[in-house]
Amino acid sequence: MRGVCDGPRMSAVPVIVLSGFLGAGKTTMVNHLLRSGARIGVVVNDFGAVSVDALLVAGSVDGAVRLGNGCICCTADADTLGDVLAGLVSPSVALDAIVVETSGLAEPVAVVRMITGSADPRIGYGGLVYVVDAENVDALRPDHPEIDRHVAVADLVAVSKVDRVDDARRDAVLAGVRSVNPTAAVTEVVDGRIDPSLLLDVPDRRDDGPRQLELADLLAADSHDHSGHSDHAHARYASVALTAGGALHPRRLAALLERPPTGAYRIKGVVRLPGRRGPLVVHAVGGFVDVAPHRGRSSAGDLVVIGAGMNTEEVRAVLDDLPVRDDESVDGRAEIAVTRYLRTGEGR
Ligand SMILES: Nc1nc2c(ncn2[C@@H]2O[C@H](COP(=O)(O)OP(=O)(O)OP(=O)(O)O)[C@@H](O)[C@H]2O)c(=O)[nH]1
Repeated sequence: MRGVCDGPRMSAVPVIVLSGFLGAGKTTMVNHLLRSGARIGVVVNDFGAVSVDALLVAGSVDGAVRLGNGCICCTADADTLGDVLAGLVSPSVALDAIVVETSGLAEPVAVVRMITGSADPRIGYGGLVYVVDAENVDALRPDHPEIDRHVAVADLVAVSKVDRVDDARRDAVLAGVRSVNPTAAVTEVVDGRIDPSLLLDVPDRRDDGPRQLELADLLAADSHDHSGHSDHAHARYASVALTAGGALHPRRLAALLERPPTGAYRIKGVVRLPGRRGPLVVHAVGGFVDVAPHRGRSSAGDLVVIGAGMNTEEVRAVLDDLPVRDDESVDGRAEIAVTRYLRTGEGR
Protein backbone atom coordinates (compact mmCIF):
# COMPACT_ATOMS: atom_id res chain seq x y z
CA MET A 1 0.00 0.00 0.00
CA ARG A 2 2.94 2.30 0.58
CA GLY A 3 3.81 4.45 -2.37
CA VAL A 4 0.24 5.04 -3.45
CA CYS A 5 0.28 8.63 -2.27
CA ASP A 6 3.87 9.73 -2.24
CA GLY A 7 3.18 13.16 -3.70
CA PRO A 8 4.13 16.35 -1.96
CA ARG A 9 0.59 17.23 -0.86
CA MET A 10 0.44 13.92 0.96
CA SER A 11 3.07 15.56 3.09
CA ALA A 12 0.05 17.30 4.62
CA VAL A 13 0.34 15.69 8.02
CA PRO A 14 -2.85 13.85 9.03
CA VAL A 15 -4.12 15.11 12.38
CA ILE A 16 -6.12 12.43 14.16
CA VAL A 17 -8.44 13.46 16.97
CA LEU A 18 -8.60 10.81 19.70
CA SER A 19 -11.44 11.18 22.14
CA GLY A 20 -13.35 9.12 24.66
CA PHE A 21 -14.70 9.28 28.18
CA LEU A 22 -12.33 9.49 31.17
CA GLY A 23 -10.41 6.27 31.52
CA ALA A 24 -11.71 4.76 28.27
CA GLY A 25 -8.22 3.85 27.08
CA LYS A 26 -7.02 6.80 24.99
CA THR A 27 -3.52 7.08 26.42
CA THR A 28 -3.08 3.32 26.22
CA MET A 29 -3.84 3.56 22.50
CA VAL A 30 -1.49 6.51 22.00
CA ASN A 31 1.28 4.51 23.61
CA HIS A 32 0.58 1.64 21.24
CA LEU A 33 0.72 3.98 18.22
CA LEU A 34 4.03 5.38 19.44
CA ARG A 35 5.46 1.87 19.13
CA SER A 36 4.37 1.52 15.51
CA GLY A 37 7.53 2.90 13.97
CA ALA A 38 5.75 5.98 12.67
CA ARG A 39 6.85 9.39 13.88
CA ILE A 40 3.84 10.64 15.74
CA GLY A 41 3.29 13.97 17.41
CA VAL A 42 1.01 13.77 20.41
CA VAL A 43 -0.89 16.84 21.51
CA VAL A 44 -2.82 16.54 24.71
CA ASN A 45 -5.72 18.93 24.43
CA ASP A 46 -6.46 19.35 28.05
CA PHE A 47 -7.79 22.87 27.97
CA GLY A 48 -5.33 24.36 30.35
CA ALA A 49 -4.93 21.70 33.02
CA VAL A 50 -1.55 20.14 33.58
CA SER A 51 -1.99 16.81 31.90
CA VAL A 52 -1.25 13.52 33.52
CA ASP A 53 -1.62 11.97 30.08
CA ALA A 54 1.28 13.98 28.73
CA LEU A 55 3.47 12.59 31.47
CA LEU A 56 2.25 9.05 30.90
CA VAL A 57 2.80 9.24 27.19
CA ALA A 58 6.21 10.75 27.61
CA GLY A 59 6.83 9.11 30.95
CA SER A 60 9.71 6.97 29.80
CA VAL A 61 11.73 10.06 29.14
CA ASP A 62 10.89 11.91 32.33
CA GLY A 63 8.16 13.98 30.78
CA ALA A 64 10.47 15.39 28.14
CA VAL A 65 8.75 16.96 25.21
CA ARG A 66 10.69 15.30 22.44
CA LEU A 67 10.61 11.53 22.61
CA GLY A 68 13.61 9.44 21.67
CA ASN A 69 12.07 8.15 18.45
CA GLY A 70 11.41 11.61 17.06
CA CYS A 71 7.91 11.75 18.46
CA ILE A 72 6.78 14.85 20.18
CA CYS A 73 4.40 15.35 23.02
CA CYS A 74 2.95 18.65 24.07
CA THR A 75 -0.09 20.16 25.67
CA ALA A 76 -2.35 22.76 24.14
CA ASP A 77 -5.56 24.47 25.10
CA ALA A 78 -8.16 25.69 22.65
CA ASP A 79 -6.33 28.96 21.99
CA THR A 80 -2.92 27.50 21.42
CA LEU A 81 -3.83 24.32 19.54
CA GLY A 82 -3.54 25.99 16.15
CA ASP A 83 -0.09 27.34 16.98
CA VAL A 84 1.07 23.99 18.32
CA LEU A 85 -0.14 22.19 15.19
CA ALA A 86 1.51 24.76 12.94
CA GLY A 87 4.80 24.09 14.72
CA LEU A 88 4.44 20.32 14.47
CA VAL A 89 3.69 20.20 10.74
CA SER A 90 6.88 21.98 9.82
CA PRO A 91 8.92 19.79 7.43
CA SER A 92 11.92 19.85 9.76
CA VAL A 93 9.90 17.91 12.35
CA ALA A 94 8.99 15.28 9.72
CA LEU A 95 6.06 13.68 11.50
CA ASP A 96 3.94 10.98 9.85
CA ALA A 97 0.86 11.90 11.86
CA ILE A 98 -0.29 13.94 14.81
CA VAL A 99 -2.67 12.60 17.42
CA VAL A 100 -4.62 15.17 19.41
CA GLU A 101 -5.86 13.41 22.52
CA THR A 102 -8.73 15.42 23.90
CA SER A 103 -9.48 15.23 27.59
CA GLY A 104 -12.39 12.96 28.42
CA LEU A 105 -14.55 15.99 29.08
CA ALA A 106 -13.66 18.01 26.00
CA GLU A 107 -15.88 18.49 22.99
CA PRO A 108 -14.04 16.73 20.15
CA VAL A 109 -16.15 18.31 17.43
CA ALA A 110 -14.65 21.73 18.19
CA VAL A 111 -11.18 20.27 17.66
CA VAL A 112 -12.26 18.54 14.45
CA ARG A 113 -13.67 21.82 13.11
CA MET A 114 -10.42 23.57 13.81
CA ILE A 115 -8.50 21.00 11.81
CA THR A 116 -10.89 20.68 8.89
CA GLY A 117 -11.18 24.47 8.77
CA SER A 118 -7.45 25.06 8.79
CA ALA A 119 -6.14 26.99 5.82
CA ASP A 120 -2.67 25.57 6.40
CA PRO A 121 -1.99 23.16 3.51
CA ARG A 122 0.38 21.19 5.70
CA ILE A 123 -2.44 20.22 8.06
CA GLY A 124 -4.67 17.34 6.94
CA TYR A 125 -7.65 15.81 8.68
CA GLY A 126 -6.91 12.32 9.96
CA GLY A 127 -10.33 11.52 11.39
CA LEU A 128 -12.10 11.38 14.74
CA VAL A 129 -11.41 8.21 16.69
CA TYR A 130 -13.68 7.69 19.69
CA VAL A 131 -12.83 5.11 22.36
CA VAL A 132 -15.79 3.38 24.01
CA ASP A 133 -15.09 1.48 27.21
CA ALA A 134 -16.96 -1.84 26.83
CA GLU A 135 -16.86 -2.49 30.54
CA ASN A 136 -18.25 0.81 31.74
CA VAL A 137 -20.17 2.46 28.94
CA ASP A 138 -23.60 1.22 30.00
CA ALA A 139 -23.19 2.54 33.51
CA LEU A 140 -21.94 5.90 32.19
CA ARG A 141 -24.55 6.50 29.49
CA PRO A 142 -27.48 7.68 31.63
CA ASP A 143 -25.48 10.51 33.22
CA HIS A 144 -23.35 11.27 30.19
CA PRO A 145 -25.45 11.68 27.06
CA GLU A 146 -22.41 13.22 25.36
CA ILE A 147 -20.99 9.72 24.92
CA ASP A 148 -23.63 8.80 22.34
CA ARG A 149 -23.34 12.25 20.79
CA HIS A 150 -19.64 11.74 20.28
CA VAL A 151 -20.04 8.17 19.02
CA ALA A 152 -22.52 9.52 16.48
CA VAL A 153 -19.95 11.85 14.91
CA ALA A 154 -16.91 9.56 15.12
CA ASP A 155 -15.22 8.24 11.99
CA LEU A 156 -13.85 5.23 13.85
CA VAL A 157 -15.18 3.81 17.10
CA ALA A 158 -12.67 1.70 19.02
CA VAL A 159 -14.40 -0.47 21.61
CA SER A 160 -11.82 -0.98 24.35
CA LYS A 161 -11.51 -3.40 27.27
CA VAL A 162 -13.30 -6.20 25.45
CA ASP A 163 -11.07 -8.53 27.46
CA ARG A 164 -13.02 -7.52 30.56
CA VAL A 165 -16.49 -8.42 29.29
CA ASP A 166 -18.11 -11.63 28.07
CA ASP A 167 -19.07 -12.13 24.43
CA ALA A 168 -22.72 -11.24 24.98
CA ARG A 169 -21.80 -7.90 26.59
CA ARG A 170 -19.25 -7.17 23.88
CA ASP A 171 -21.82 -7.86 21.16
CA ALA A 172 -24.37 -5.67 22.94
CA VAL A 173 -21.88 -2.79 23.12
CA LEU A 174 -21.00 -3.20 19.45
CA ALA A 175 -24.70 -3.25 18.53
CA GLY A 176 -25.24 -0.14 20.65
CA VAL A 177 -22.44 1.65 18.81
CA ARG A 178 -23.86 0.67 15.43
CA SER A 179 -27.34 1.84 16.39
CA VAL A 180 -25.96 5.28 17.22
CA ASN A 181 -23.58 5.44 14.27
CA PRO A 182 -24.42 2.94 11.52
CA THR A 183 -21.68 3.99 9.10
CA ALA A 184 -18.52 4.46 11.20
CA ALA A 185 -15.65 2.03 11.12
CA VAL A 186 -15.87 -0.02 14.31
CA THR A 187 -13.12 -2.12 15.83
CA GLU A 188 -12.46 -3.86 19.12
CA VAL A 189 -9.22 -3.21 20.96
CA VAL A 190 -7.44 -4.72 23.91
CA ASP A 191 -4.84 -2.61 25.66
CA GLY A 192 -4.99 -0.04 22.89
CA ARG A 193 -3.63 -2.41 20.27
CA ILE A 194 -5.27 -0.93 17.23
CA ASP A 195 -3.66 -1.62 13.87
CA PRO A 196 -1.75 1.62 13.17
CA SER A 197 -2.24 1.12 9.41
CA LEU A 198 -5.93 1.67 9.91
CA LEU A 199 -5.21 5.23 11.00
CA LEU A 200 -2.08 6.29 9.17
CA ASP A 201 0.55 5.27 6.65
CA VAL A 202 3.20 3.56 8.69
CA PRO A 203 6.49 4.05 6.87
CA ASP A 204 8.94 1.24 6.50
CA ARG A 205 12.11 2.68 7.97
CA ARG A 206 14.06 -0.59 7.99
CA ASP A 207 16.34 0.74 5.27
CA ASP A 208 17.23 3.92 7.12
CA GLY A 209 20.66 2.55 8.01
CA PRO A 210 22.23 1.91 11.40
CA ARG A 211 20.80 3.83 14.30
CA GLN A 212 20.78 3.90 18.05
CA LEU A 213 18.36 1.89 20.12
CA GLU A 214 15.48 4.26 20.59
CA LEU A 215 12.50 4.64 22.84
CA ALA A 216 10.24 2.99 20.28
CA ASP A 217 12.38 -0.15 20.39
CA LEU A 218 12.25 -0.25 24.17
CA LEU A 219 8.48 0.22 24.15
CA ALA A 220 8.09 -2.46 21.49
CA ALA A 221 10.17 -4.89 23.52
CA ASP A 222 8.07 -4.09 26.56
CA SER A 223 4.84 -4.62 24.66
CA HIS A 224 5.69 -8.25 23.98
CA ASP A 225 5.13 -8.98 27.63
CA HIS A 226 1.44 -8.18 27.28
CA SER A 227 0.61 -9.92 24.05
CA GLY A 228 -1.90 -12.40 25.45
CA HIS A 229 -4.68 -10.89 23.36
CA SER A 230 -2.82 -10.46 20.12
CA ASP A 231 -5.57 -12.27 18.19
CA HIS A 232 -7.73 -9.23 18.73
CA ALA A 233 -5.11 -6.76 17.66
CA HIS A 234 -5.67 -6.80 13.94
CA ALA A 235 -9.21 -8.10 13.95
CA ARG A 236 -11.58 -6.55 11.47
CA TYR A 237 -9.04 -4.25 9.81
CA ALA A 238 -9.38 -4.43 6.05
CA SER A 239 -8.31 -2.63 2.91
CA VAL A 240 -9.68 -2.94 -0.59
CA ALA A 241 -7.69 -1.57 -3.51
CA LEU A 242 -8.42 -0.68 -7.10
CA THR A 243 -5.67 -0.58 -9.68
CA ALA A 244 -7.05 1.21 -12.69
CA GLY A 245 -5.07 1.94 -15.81
CA GLY A 246 -7.43 4.60 -17.08
CA ALA A 247 -9.52 7.49 -15.86
CA LEU A 248 -12.14 7.27 -13.13
CA HIS A 249 -15.59 8.74 -13.47
CA PRO A 250 -15.48 12.02 -11.50
CA ARG A 251 -19.03 11.85 -10.21
CA ARG A 252 -18.81 8.26 -9.07
CA LEU A 253 -15.43 9.00 -7.47
CA ALA A 254 -16.80 12.07 -5.68
CA ALA A 255 -19.75 10.03 -4.39
CA LEU A 256 -17.36 7.46 -2.94
CA LEU A 257 -15.18 10.10 -1.29
CA GLU A 258 -18.10 12.09 0.10
CA ARG A 259 -20.12 9.12 1.31
CA PRO A 260 -17.64 6.35 2.11
CA PRO A 261 -19.07 2.84 2.43
CA THR A 262 -20.11 1.62 5.88
CA GLY A 263 -17.04 0.73 7.91
CA ALA A 264 -14.60 2.69 5.72
CA TYR A 265 -12.28 4.92 7.71
CA ARG A 266 -10.09 6.50 5.08
CA ILE A 267 -9.71 6.49 1.32
CA LYS A 268 -6.57 7.50 -0.52
CA GLY A 269 -5.28 7.28 -4.01
CA VAL A 270 -3.65 8.78 -7.07
CA VAL A 271 -6.21 8.98 -9.85
CA ARG A 272 -6.78 10.25 -13.35
CA LEU A 273 -9.89 12.06 -14.52
CA PRO A 274 -11.07 12.06 -18.13
CA GLY A 275 -9.63 15.00 -20.10
CA ARG A 276 -7.46 16.23 -17.24
CA ARG A 277 -3.73 16.16 -17.88
CA GLY A 278 -2.08 15.51 -14.54
CA PRO A 279 -3.09 12.91 -11.97
CA LEU A 280 -4.62 13.96 -8.67
CA VAL A 281 -3.97 12.80 -5.14
CA VAL A 282 -7.27 12.20 -3.36
CA HIS A 283 -7.77 11.61 0.30
CA ALA A 284 -10.94 11.34 2.38
CA VAL A 285 -11.76 10.65 6.00
CA GLY A 286 -15.33 10.63 7.19
CA GLY A 287 -16.53 12.42 4.07
CA PHE A 288 -13.96 15.19 4.47
CA VAL A 289 -12.31 15.28 1.05
CA ASP A 290 -8.89 16.62 0.14
CA VAL A 291 -7.59 16.77 -3.44
CA ALA A 292 -4.26 17.97 -4.79
CA PRO A 293 -2.26 17.74 -8.01
CA HIS A 294 0.02 14.74 -7.90
CA ARG A 295 3.66 15.68 -8.30
CA GLY A 296 5.28 12.50 -7.03
CA ARG A 297 6.78 9.79 -9.14
CA SER A 298 4.41 6.90 -8.38
CA SER A 299 2.07 6.24 -11.27
CA ALA A 300 -1.60 7.07 -11.12
CA GLY A 301 -4.31 4.48 -10.93
CA ASP A 302 -4.39 3.22 -7.37
CA LEU A 303 -7.16 3.84 -4.92
CA VAL A 304 -7.42 2.18 -1.52
CA VAL A 305 -10.32 2.06 0.94
CA ILE A 306 -9.21 1.26 4.50
CA GLY A 307 -11.61 0.43 7.29
CA ALA A 308 -12.89 -1.88 9.98
CA GLY A 309 -16.15 -3.76 9.79
CA MET A 310 -16.55 -3.11 6.04
CA ASN A 311 -18.41 -5.40 3.69
CA THR A 312 -15.39 -5.85 1.45
CA GLU A 313 -17.41 -7.31 -1.43
CA GLU A 314 -19.62 -4.26 -1.50
CA VAL A 315 -16.60 -1.97 -1.39
CA ARG A 316 -14.98 -3.95 -4.21
CA ALA A 317 -18.12 -3.52 -6.32
CA VAL A 318 -18.09 0.24 -5.72
CA LEU A 319 -14.40 0.46 -6.68
CA ASP A 320 -14.82 -1.71 -9.77
CA ASP A 321 -17.57 0.62 -10.93
CA LEU A 322 -15.31 3.71 -10.83
CA PRO A 323 -13.37 3.49 -14.13
CA VAL A 324 -14.92 5.24 -17.11
CA ARG A 325 -16.42 2.53 -19.32
CA ASP A 326 -15.54 2.23 -23.01
CA ASP A 327 -19.09 3.07 -24.09
CA GLU A 328 -19.37 6.01 -21.71
CA SER A 329 -18.80 9.67 -22.50
CA VAL A 330 -18.08 12.07 -19.67
CA ASP A 331 -18.91 15.71 -20.16
CA GLY A 332 -16.22 18.27 -19.38
CA ARG A 333 -18.07 19.74 -16.42
CA ALA A 334 -18.13 16.45 -14.54
CA GLU A 335 -14.60 16.85 -13.19
CA ILE A 336 -15.69 19.73 -10.96
CA ALA A 337 -17.30 17.07 -8.73
CA VAL A 338 -13.75 16.21 -7.67
CA THR A 339 -11.68 19.29 -8.50
CA ARG A 340 -13.86 21.53 -6.34
CA TYR A 341 -11.97 19.99 -3.42
CA LEU A 342 -8.65 21.36 -4.68
CA ARG A 343 -7.51 24.05 -2.32
CA THR A 344 -7.30 27.55 -3.80
CA GLY A 345 -4.28 28.01 -6.02
CA GLU A 346 -3.85 24.30 -6.72
CA GLY A 347 -4.79 24.27 -10.40
CA ARG A 348 -8.55 23.97 -10.10
N1 LIG B 1 -8.16 -4.66 30.75
C1 LIG B 1 -7.97 -3.59 29.97
N2 LIG B 1 -7.56 -2.44 30.51
C2 LIG B 1 -7.38 -1.38 29.70
C3 LIG B 1 -7.62 -1.45 28.31
N3 LIG B 1 -7.37 -0.23 27.76
C4 LIG B 1 -7.00 0.56 28.78
N4 LIG B 1 -6.99 -0.12 29.96
C5 LIG B 1 -6.67 0.39 31.30
O1 LIG B 1 -7.64 1.37 31.63
C6 LIG B 1 -7.05 2.41 32.41
C7 LIG B 1 -7.31 3.77 31.74
O2 LIG B 1 -6.63 3.77 30.49
P1 LIG B 1 -6.08 5.13 29.85
O3 LIG B 1 -5.45 4.77 28.57
O4 LIG B 1 -5.27 5.89 30.85
O5 LIG B 1 -7.44 5.91 29.63
P2 LIG B 1 -7.65 7.42 29.13
O6 LIG B 1 -8.84 7.39 28.25
O7 LIG B 1 -6.41 7.97 28.54
O8 LIG B 1 -7.99 8.10 30.50
P3 LIG B 1 -8.12 9.69 30.85
O9 LIG B 1 -6.87 10.33 30.43
O10 LIG B 1 -8.35 9.68 32.31
O11 LIG B 1 -9.31 10.21 30.14
C8 LIG B 1 -5.57 2.08 32.51
O12 LIG B 1 -5.36 1.43 33.73
C9 LIG B 1 -5.34 1.11 31.34
O13 LIG B 1 -4.30 0.22 31.59
C10 LIG B 1 -8.07 -2.70 27.75
O14 LIG B 1 -8.34 -2.85 26.56
N5 LIG B 1 -8.22 -3.73 28.63
